Amino acid sequence: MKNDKNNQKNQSRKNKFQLYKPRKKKSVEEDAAIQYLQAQYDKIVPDEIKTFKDFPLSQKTLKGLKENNYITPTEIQKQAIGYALQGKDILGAAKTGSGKTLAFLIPILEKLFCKKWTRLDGVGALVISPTRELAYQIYETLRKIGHLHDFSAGLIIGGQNLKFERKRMDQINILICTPGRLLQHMDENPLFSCSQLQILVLDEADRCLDMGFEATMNAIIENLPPERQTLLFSATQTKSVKDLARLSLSFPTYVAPHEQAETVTPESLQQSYIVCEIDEKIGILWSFIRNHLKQKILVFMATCKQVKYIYDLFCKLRPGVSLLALYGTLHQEKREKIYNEFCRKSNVVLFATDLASRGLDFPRVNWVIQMDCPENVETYIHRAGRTARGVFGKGEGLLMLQPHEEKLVEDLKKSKIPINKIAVDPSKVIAPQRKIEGLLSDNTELKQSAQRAFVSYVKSVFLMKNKEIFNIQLLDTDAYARSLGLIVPPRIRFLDKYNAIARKNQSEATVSNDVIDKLKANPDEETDHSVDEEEEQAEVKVEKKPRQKKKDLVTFDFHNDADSDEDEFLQVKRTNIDVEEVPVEEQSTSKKKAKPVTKAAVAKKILKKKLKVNTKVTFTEEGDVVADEKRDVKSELAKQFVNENVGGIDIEKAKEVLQEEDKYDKIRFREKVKAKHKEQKRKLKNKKKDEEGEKDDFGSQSESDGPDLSWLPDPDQLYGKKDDTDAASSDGQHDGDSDNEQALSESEDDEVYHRPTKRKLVESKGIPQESVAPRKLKKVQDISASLSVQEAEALAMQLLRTK
Ligand SMILES: Nc1ncnc2c1ncn2[C@@H]1O[C@H](COP(=O)(O)OP(=O)(O)OP(=O)(O)O)[C@@H](O)[C@H]1O
Repeated sequence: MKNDKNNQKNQSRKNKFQLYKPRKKKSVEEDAAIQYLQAQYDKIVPDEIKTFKDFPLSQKTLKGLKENNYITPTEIQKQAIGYALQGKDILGAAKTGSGKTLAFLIPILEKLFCKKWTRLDGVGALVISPTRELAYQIYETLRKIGHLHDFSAGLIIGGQNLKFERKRMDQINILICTPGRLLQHMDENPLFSCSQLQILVLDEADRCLDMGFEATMNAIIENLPPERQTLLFSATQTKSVKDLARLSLSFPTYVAPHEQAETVTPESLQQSYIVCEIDEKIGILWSFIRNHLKQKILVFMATCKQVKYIYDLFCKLRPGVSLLALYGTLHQEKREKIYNEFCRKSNVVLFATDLASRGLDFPRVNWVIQMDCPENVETYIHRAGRTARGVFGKGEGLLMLQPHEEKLVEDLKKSKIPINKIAVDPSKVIAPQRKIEGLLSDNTELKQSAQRAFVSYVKSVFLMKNKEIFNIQLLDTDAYARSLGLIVPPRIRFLDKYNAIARKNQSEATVSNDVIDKLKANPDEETDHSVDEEEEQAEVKVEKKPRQKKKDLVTFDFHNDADSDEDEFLQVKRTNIDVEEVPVEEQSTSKKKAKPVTKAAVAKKILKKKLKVNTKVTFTEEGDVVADEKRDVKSELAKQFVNENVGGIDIEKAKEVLQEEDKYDKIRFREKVKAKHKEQKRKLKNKKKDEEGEKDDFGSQSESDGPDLSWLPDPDQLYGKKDDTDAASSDGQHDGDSDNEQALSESEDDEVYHRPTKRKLVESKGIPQESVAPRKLKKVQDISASLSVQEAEALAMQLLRTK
């Protein structure tokens, strides 16, 4: 035994030693590898890179890439990875779908690997994305290529469990996040610190740095150490010196492999546009979907409410293909589900807001349709770039423009976007207008949704900066409402107010631009195409500039529109827009100065009339007043109480009066029940008499008396004799025997209600022939014998119906 123990001890020592020794060896090997790799960084020549192996990358990264079939780097990867490994700040710009994600994920992995980063070192890399879906996608790519490394990665986005995230924040090495949620953790979570940060990445950098995120991003940057590497990537890159200065980038390396290319969009993307009236759009979209049932289509619209309505409407119209809708006001879980579903399916249509326009890598999208005009060229590029992605991707884009929006095409062409005008064959357009109107007339919810969609679209047009293209005066709102199925166009209150002010100032355009400028300049009131930042801005307490005094402002009370609830997307909920105040007197122009009607004045007026309020008088057809027993008071005490009429309520007295009145109520109720009973008895007696007189006449009964069941067998013979309780609970069609009557009268007095019990058939599946009264059978036979075939048939039908 002792020997055994010694052996075990030795073995365990040996094991420990063996475990420890290779580790040391491994560590030494790793150091050597790191040194070797780092020495190669300066020797990287992008043009000589053919495969990822040509980069000085760690084995773990190379293996991760190979496992996912990433063999040959794309242009942006060839150029950006080298500079990033050298530790330079980068401004990366490349076409949509050209592989920018790997261009920053590979340097992140390598940098932390070379620094021998461990869990205990905290956050080493931060990737900020403007939307949750994009953050999730980046996180998934990181997991795929980086799973052989020992770093921990975390996805921190709004709509998730904050507590759960909070506990784990201090252990995360690579953090993928949206700006709002990140700032929330920075502000509220003492465990979270970015003081060790090595590398900061902004994906869709121009979006992250634009006005929508300005305050949040500034606050985040303040919390980051200045001595870090910063990488900015986008298909439409910012070169604004102001933006770069905010990020403390002084001399970043600009990497733009496609700058000299003939087009800014992928070559394999075929782009066309059509010009149509606003009320033709739904019909064209519907017909397009019906003609492309075997394709994967992504449809962009301007607002969440439009997406929601068109989705609900098309679902009801059943186009014959799966439909999905993705927009910011959806619950996070649902958003994830829809995102994954659209990735997975191949014959499907997704209606989306610009939430889905940037960065999302949906596989094999055949068509991108821009149903509403994009805000600018950049938005067009990102939307269209959801198709024709990756090395072999192909796809088509279709833009729908109204005649006055066609000016955008000039801008697109100037920006090197090859787009051709095509015409729609009117014979192929089937607008389901009648069906839509029918659906809306039946479904109030859908109608309200249509109204909301209408108002939200008009608002979005109103808030667009480029007034040459987005001119609210050129928008045929009535036609648009009709196309949505709304016979009566909803009222657009904010527009009425705006028009009133514009008319007053007689310089509509100036006011319009002024209003919009101020809306956009205010971080709270930006109009944007992704809801994520809005939700997150709301979650985060960002210090804001003091607002202008309320006195100086005219309110555009968008959110109080009766026909629209808040439009998250547009962020026009806030009411104070800096517009010159219009004096109240001026607004009420020619109207006579009316005395204000106060509530007190109305009350006085009523009192003067000495109306007896809360009284109900019923009249007969002849115009005589019908006495209302229930309302007329009976007791002396109550009469006295009513006559006193002292004003105010004496609760104690009222209680006494009620108790007194209650006695009369009970008497009245008893009388009523008795009367009802008398009536029932009378009916039963009449019925009995009728039966005796007209026993053989099958069709002679009035409907109110119920069917004649006298020819049926005697239930007592058939089921055996019932006990008293059964008799008491049998229904009124049973012969009015005394037991029954007695039971009924008992129930009246006790005010107990009995429910008739169901009879069971005593082991019988049908009515035995012999139990049918022979006299009745004979009668039936006699009658049928004397009838013709048709008459017999009619009689049989009548019998069945009565039965
Ligand atoms: N080296 C590569 N080899 C093969 N496929 C690649 C390579 N790099 C990236 N891809 C694939 O190309 C597609 C587009 O990549 P990614 O999403 O990174 O593009 P992007 O440039 O970020 O696009 P966007 O500007 O729209 O955000 C992805 O499906 C990705 O897997």
